[in-house]
Amino acid sequence: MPSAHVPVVIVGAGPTGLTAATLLARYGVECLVLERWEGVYPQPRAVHLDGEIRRILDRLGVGDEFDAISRPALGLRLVDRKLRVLAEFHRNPTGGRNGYPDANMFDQPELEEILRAAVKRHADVTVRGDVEVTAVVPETDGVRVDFTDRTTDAAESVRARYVLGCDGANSLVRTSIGASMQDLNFEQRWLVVDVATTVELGQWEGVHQVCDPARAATYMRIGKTRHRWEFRLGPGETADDYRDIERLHGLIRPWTGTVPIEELELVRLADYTFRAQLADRWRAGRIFLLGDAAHLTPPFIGQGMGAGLRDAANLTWKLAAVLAGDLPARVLATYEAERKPHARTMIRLAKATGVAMTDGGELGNLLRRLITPHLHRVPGFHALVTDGVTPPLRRSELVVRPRLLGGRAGSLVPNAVLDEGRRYDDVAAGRYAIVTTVQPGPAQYGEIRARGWVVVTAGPGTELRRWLRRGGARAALVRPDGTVQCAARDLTRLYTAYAP
Ligand SMILES: O=C(O)/C=C/c1cccc(O)c1
Repeated sequence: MPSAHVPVVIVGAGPTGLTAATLLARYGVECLVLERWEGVYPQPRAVHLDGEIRRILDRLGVGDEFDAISRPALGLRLVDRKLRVLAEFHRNPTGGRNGYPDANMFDQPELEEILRAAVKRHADVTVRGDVEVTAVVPETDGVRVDFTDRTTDAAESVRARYVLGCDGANSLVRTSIGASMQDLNFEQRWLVVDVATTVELGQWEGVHQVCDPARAATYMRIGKTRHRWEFRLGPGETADDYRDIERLHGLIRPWTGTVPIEELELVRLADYTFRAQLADRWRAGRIFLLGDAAHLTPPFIGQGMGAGLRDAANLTWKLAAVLAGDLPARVLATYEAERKPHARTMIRLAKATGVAMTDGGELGNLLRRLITPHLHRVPGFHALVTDGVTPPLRRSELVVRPRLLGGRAGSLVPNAVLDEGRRYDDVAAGRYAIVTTVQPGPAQYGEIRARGWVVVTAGPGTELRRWLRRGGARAALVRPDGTVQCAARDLTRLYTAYAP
């Protein structure tokens, strides 16, 4: 029997796979998502996403639904074992440069329900749960994906032009392309606990990171009645040692204080091994790796899940453009070139935070008291931890940066409020945009429109004009994913820098 054909097969229906499917559908690309489980994975996992990722949720059409289940956080505090503050990094809880709170707390199963409902609204996406992908085989003009229906045991195949491996840390797709994870030397066992209570704990509403080699810990409120704790496990300890609220109570009491134990409900408990890993290659021909299949980030800066959504946002518009014949297939090489260094930087920052929390014994505690108040001076840490901004993407065919001065290329355009009261993302709506302080002439306008691009005028006194000026530019070409492709002193030079 001949197998079915579909432009894109996505293996895995976690947040990364569902994001990729919804974004592709928005570009009119049909796809099939294959997932081992029927429903949402119920264990405690990600709890935070930043303002950049919140913008991606808007593009999926789930921004308002997310706001209804999430809670802005005030920032990140490093505290000592007695919960005395060593350093504090503030986040804008109302609207930063992305137009949304810089730090958003949530419960991952709730977010996944929203993402699943959103993908079902697109006729171009089919999600098949309860199937096991058994092989991903490159062919001359596409890829064959073999899978088994776990209910009937029937073997099936589908042919795709491209395959996205969003199948998590133990990715079969990764193995199929002969890629392997590089270990970035971080491995710790932690207990992860969600507790519900209707009693107000009265804690500072941000992320509390307890820097204590004897018992490093994290606490944060993630919902109206929901709280997350994470504790580093000692040698020989397991999650089972804390399997009920009575056994757990000693660990969480520094935050719950006098709240009676009967008012605390243990919702979920698991032990996880936090790792730092990066796949050595993210692509083989028409097969790509995204999310945990490509990178594992320790959770200490809350950037693990978001990295997968960044992958999906980076790759999908390129794939859609290549499938439509608007861009040459060679631009697909920019996915790994741009995303891999970014993921590596975020993993390093997360590792550094983890090490600051857990290393060095008593001497470490002394150094922490001296050094942590100055952490914001470290490059990279400064941008992320003090401004909630992740690093710009490296140079690629689709990020044209001047060699000496960085300029704006590779960074995300602010989601500024424009003249009409709408924000940048609503106006650009997933298309290329020219952001310019000077109106293009009629001929240029015609050319821009013919390409299907939008013109966003950065008038006097506007946020976008200030942003351009601070980057030494008067015009920028912004990609459909919001990344600046190139910026220049005027529109003509912008066209020269842009090489389609
Ligand atoms: O830096 C932030 O805004 C958030 C950090 C964070 C979030 C969630 C879990 C963590 O361990 C850290």
